Amino acid sequence: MSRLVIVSNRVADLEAQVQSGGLAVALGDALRTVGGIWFGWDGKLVEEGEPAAVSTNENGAVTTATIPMTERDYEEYYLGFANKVLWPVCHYRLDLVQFEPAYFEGYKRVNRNFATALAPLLRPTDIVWAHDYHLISFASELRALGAKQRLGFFLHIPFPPPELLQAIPTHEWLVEALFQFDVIGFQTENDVSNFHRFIENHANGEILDDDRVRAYGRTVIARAFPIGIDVDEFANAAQTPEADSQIERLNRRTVVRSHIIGVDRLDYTKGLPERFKAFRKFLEMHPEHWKAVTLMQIAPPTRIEVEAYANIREELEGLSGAINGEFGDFDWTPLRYVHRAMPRDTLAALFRGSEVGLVTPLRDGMNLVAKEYVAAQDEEDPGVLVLSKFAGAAEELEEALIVNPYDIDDMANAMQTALRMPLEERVERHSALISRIRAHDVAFWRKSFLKVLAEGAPEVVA
Ligand SMILES: O=P(O)(O)OC[C@H]1O[C@H](O[C@H]2O[C@H](CO)[C@@H](O)[C@H](O)[C@H]2O)[C@H](O)[C@@H](O)[C@@H]1O
Ligand SMILES: O=c1ccn([C@@H]2O[C@H](COP(=O)(O)OP(=O)(O)O)[C@@H](O)[C@H]2O)c(=O)[nH]1
Repeated sequence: MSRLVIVSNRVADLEAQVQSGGLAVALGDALRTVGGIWFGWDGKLVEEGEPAAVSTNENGAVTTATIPMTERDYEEYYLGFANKVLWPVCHYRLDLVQFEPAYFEGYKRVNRNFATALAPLLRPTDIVWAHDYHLISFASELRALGAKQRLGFFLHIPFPPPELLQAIPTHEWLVEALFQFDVIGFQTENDVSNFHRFIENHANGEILDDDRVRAYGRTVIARAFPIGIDVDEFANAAQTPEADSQIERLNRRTVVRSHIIGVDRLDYTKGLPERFKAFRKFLEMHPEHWKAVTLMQIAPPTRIEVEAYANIREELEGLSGAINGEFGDFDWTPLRYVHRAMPRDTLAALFRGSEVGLVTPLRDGMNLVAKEYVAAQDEEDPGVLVLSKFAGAAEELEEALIVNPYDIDDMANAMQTALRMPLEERVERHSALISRIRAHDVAFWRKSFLKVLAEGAPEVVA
């Protein structure tokens, strides 16, 4: 029987309640079910020259195998190439790219270190599934060490249009390296189409039938596998006695009747300043909601060493202060802004207690919060999801109120429409959304990907 080996930059603490990244949440949910190895960075930094020994830890059916990285690796590979080059380019923000040749060298080095550390742990029948933009060249490094296993890759963030990808000086090398995987998964059809355009127009490649793509002397499978959530786990977390008491606390000692909620890492891709401006516009347009509506924004810190992230924090704090100063009163804080991570069961309760969920990124691979908000609702009296057309989730969740996050008036109007939506329409939209989220949950995602990856391997894992 093939064993599943997952590789990602970050390996989640499987026991922790607080996870503020969709990749860790989804892989935790996926692996707990089938078991296997989860290999990656342990989150620690060591001195240059110290041996990077692999530490293992058993957690039920999952063995985590982790290595540290050096300060230099962290600077060049993680903060540098991954988060100052690939992340902004893939999220259509060429204005924020800071390319340095050393970043690229660091990226190649860490991918090689990961492959070198993992190779001795691999069995010939293993199926290896690498995740996200940190590990584009991982398969080519593993192949260079002689690996013959089936190797899969899933990109959690958008694949940009070729016109943007070409801004990375080493983009050709990266795409060629990607072809050392056997299966390449994307979140949406839009990502697949961007990838196809690059292959046809810039890599001299061919798009074949059955999701196959040929370039650089290899034929690989490339298709969309939209990621999902563990619906029951999240829905149940929203209905415990603890959740009820949290919802009661949310409503206690306040004149507020309706809650709007947003939950996002404090990332410039999440469209938070635009969201705050839209809330201000909504208050200006609808004085009848003063003292009756609150926006709660939970925005845990992320990648704080990167300048663009420090700037966005400053901008948001200025905006939330200005909105509360202008509209707030001794008995009403219109905008509650929390700059730290919350446990997922608290989020589930807050989602259930909020009439509107705002998910309005300027660009996002998928956005699991959108699916979690829907899963947490009371199906007999559900809240309304306001969703950006630029979140990957919008390809599936078309019954949400779809907005353009660059259009402040459009978002302000959607807040009003959501708060005024009759029960019948809310139930209708929610029921369509929850059936789709249920059908395409995290288990479906894992099984569909592994089924394709395992073709040709000894036995299917999923
Ligand atoms: O590891 P960090 O640098 O702290 O960042 C957290 C994670 O952010 C990104 O998440 C993405 O994956 C989600 C699940 O597929 C998806 O819904 C979301 O749209 C993506 O942005 C990143 O891709 C992960 O690698 C990071 O661990
Ligand atoms: O304070 C927080 C904020 C977020 N999350 C979780 O982190 C994930 C965020 O994933 P998403 O795909 O929405 O965005 P990403 O952060 O991966 O870009 C979701 O499962 C959230 O429930 C959390 O546990 N606590």
